[in-house]
Amino acid sequence: MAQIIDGKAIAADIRREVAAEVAALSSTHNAVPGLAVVIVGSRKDSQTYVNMKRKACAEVGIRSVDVDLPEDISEAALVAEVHRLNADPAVHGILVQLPLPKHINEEKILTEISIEKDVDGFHPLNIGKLAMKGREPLFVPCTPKGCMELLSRSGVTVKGKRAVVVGRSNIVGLPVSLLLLKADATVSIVHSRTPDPESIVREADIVIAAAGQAMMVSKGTGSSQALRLSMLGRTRSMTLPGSLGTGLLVMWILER
Ligand SMILES: Nc1nc2c(c(=O)[nH]1)N[C@@H](CN(C=O)c1ccc(C(=O)N[C@@H](CCC(=O)O)C(=O)O)cc1)CN2
Repeated sequence: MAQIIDGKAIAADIRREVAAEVAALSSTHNAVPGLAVVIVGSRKDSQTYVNMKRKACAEVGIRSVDVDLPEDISEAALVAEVHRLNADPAVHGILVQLPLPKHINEEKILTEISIEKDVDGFHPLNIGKLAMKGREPLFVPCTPKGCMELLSRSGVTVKGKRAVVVGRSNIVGLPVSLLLLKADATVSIVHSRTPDPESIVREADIVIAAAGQAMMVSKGTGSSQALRLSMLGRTRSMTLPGSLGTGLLVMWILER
């Protein structure tokens, strides 16, 4: 039977480590890290994620700077807000929750965030450095980074493995592929235009499914597919999504 990676336990360990770092910063430098979490509009899912981020800040001692903006804010006013946060010395990181309303150019906003405060790692310079050999971004997108932490803290060696990523989004699929490549995996990306994705997934040692769309590989995706592989005796370990998300971000490591 497959071993389920206990993501909640690993997250609790990481939060304890971050809390200790924050406490050390505060006692040695009398400095409290500040994170601005910006939300535009009132999408229910975005509000849930933003609330989780703000709560997580409070739990580890990071000062959360809450910026809630109306759905009809103009692009120019949002840029001005980002510039204000860039200039605020008490704000060390800025997260602008995505997606933004349709009338706002997401690329423009992400480019305006100072790269030193771009904790999401979505600024084109940070993503560009992530893609380049011998360069390191200042920050890496958090869900891909989380996948890599789950692998390393579960004792999985990535070097030399065949990794298949299902999905090519800017937020998860693309950056996790780049991180796996940097960690010396041989990486394939399966997406909506890939013919016969199942044959590619079959060859994998590590599969990260982040497609945002069901039935992409074969009947059933995400957790149901992981469970099927587990029953076939090929899954060594896997993560299963919790109750909050779409159930489409799943990772599994296969037996050869
Ligand atoms: N500024 C940002 N905006 C958005 C990001 C982001 O990283 N930065 N990512 C998503 C929304 N999001 C966090 O904000 C997010 C959504 C879903 C998940 C995820 O892992 N979901 C799992 C279930 C996890 C669980 O319920 O425990 C799943 O769907 O299977 C992570 C992050 C868009 N906007």
